[in-house]
Amino acid sequence: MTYLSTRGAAPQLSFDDVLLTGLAPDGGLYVPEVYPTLDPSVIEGLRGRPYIEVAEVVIRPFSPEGDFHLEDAYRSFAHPAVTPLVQTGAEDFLLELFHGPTLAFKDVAMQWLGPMFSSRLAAAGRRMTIVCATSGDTGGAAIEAMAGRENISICVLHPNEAISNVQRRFMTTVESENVLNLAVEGSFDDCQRLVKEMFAHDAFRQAVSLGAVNSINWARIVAQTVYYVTSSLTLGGEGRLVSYCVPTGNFGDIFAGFVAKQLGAPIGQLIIATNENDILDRTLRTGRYEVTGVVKTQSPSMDIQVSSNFERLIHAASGGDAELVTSLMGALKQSGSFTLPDAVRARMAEDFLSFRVSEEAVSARMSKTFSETAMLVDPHTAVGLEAAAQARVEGLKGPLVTLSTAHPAKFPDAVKTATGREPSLPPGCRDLYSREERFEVIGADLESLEKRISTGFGTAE
Ligand SMILES: Cc1ncc(COP(=O)(O)O)c(C=O)c1O
Ligand SMILES: N[C@@H](CCOP(=O)(O)O)C(=O)O
Repeated sequence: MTYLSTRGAAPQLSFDDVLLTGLAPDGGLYVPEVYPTLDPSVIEGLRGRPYIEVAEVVIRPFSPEGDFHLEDAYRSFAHPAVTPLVQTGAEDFLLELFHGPTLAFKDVAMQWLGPMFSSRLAAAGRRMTIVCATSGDTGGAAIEAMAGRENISICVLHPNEAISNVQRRFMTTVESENVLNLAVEGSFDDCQRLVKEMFAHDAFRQAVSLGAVNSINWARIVAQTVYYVTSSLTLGGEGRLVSYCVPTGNFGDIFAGFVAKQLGAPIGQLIIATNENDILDRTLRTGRYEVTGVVKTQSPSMDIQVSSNFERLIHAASGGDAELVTSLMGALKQSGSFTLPDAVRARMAEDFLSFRVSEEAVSARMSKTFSETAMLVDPHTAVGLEAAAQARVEGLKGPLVTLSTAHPAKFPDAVKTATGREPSLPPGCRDLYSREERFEVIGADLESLEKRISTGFGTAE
């Protein structure tokens, strides 16, 4: 299995090299040369198997060599099923992805990436500086997975004052010599742009041996593919396809669903659920991708305009047209917009639906879910549940799984305002508010950032 860049001008790599390279040097994202499929009898044989066994079989076609350290990865999860399904209606389900140590779906991939990075770096005799952009959840999960690892340093950029206190504390209260937290004066899009600019700066990239754990790293997508396979086999099979409604920002999670569908899992429609930062909904409906400026919402992890993994979908939906991807991404950089060719948009419409959810509807959905089921859901999950309800109104039939991407206690203010109930943190992180925080505030410019990273890590006051 080899991987190529969506922009076609980077060397082809193996899985282990893609893991350690992150973003391709031509600015593109690595994708498999051919999306793998599993034999239907192999898929069928996975039904009801433990999560780790399914993960081993699902990941293997993407990475034919080496140990995946899956036992290490998933022992930190509080639920034996790792990602349990909960029934909420006759054919409606929630897939709970928040049972990892930092209470969001990012742990599912990141707990695996920790041991994978350590083992592959040790084998290569290398060390690495990971720089990660976060709108709130990736950062905490990455720090939890990488803190204290010998051959890794990790710097996380979050938008200053634009994430919840619990999200920030999961990052800034970890005391470790290899961790640096920087609060950037800007939006998540600024943080992500800085990471991409750093990858494009050859001298710096090489000097610090730069690595990525955002979903620009293909390994993130592969790990997230597993829960689509386990859940679609629990609820579906031949002639019974399972649809998914996915709260979406950077398009990594829903793209993993697309990859699981290519593998042969019984998956129907993939529903993109956006908050008021609705660039993906507009694009799916009109073909025009246009950055309009980010607005702050109660689902801050999805306050994103430049949705990195959409590039992977354009590449796949255009039959691997790297020239088209390069020209659209060039237009995005120049003018903040591009228009999809009709054939590419039509191909996307075969797999994807999309809905935009207003702030009022998010609050109303949290409240309705609580009064009807006594469940507290976080605002990102509420975006998904509301979009799922809209899809039902428009006639979607069959089993429908909404991804529950974060624990409600990560967003206590929004949940309490909507429901009158304050969600409590699970045991194990109840001391989060009494731990000391460490982070520095920095401007959104590459020069200052590279200078700060070069100065060294450890605990910043
Ligand atoms: C809680 C939560 N839900 C949904 C999303 C959106 O996922 P993605 O960026 O993979 O589209 C994020 C951020 O990634 C998140 O942290
Ligand atoms: N919502 C994310 C944004 C980064 O997404 P990623 O999947 O590319 O890491 C976050 O919580 O940080």
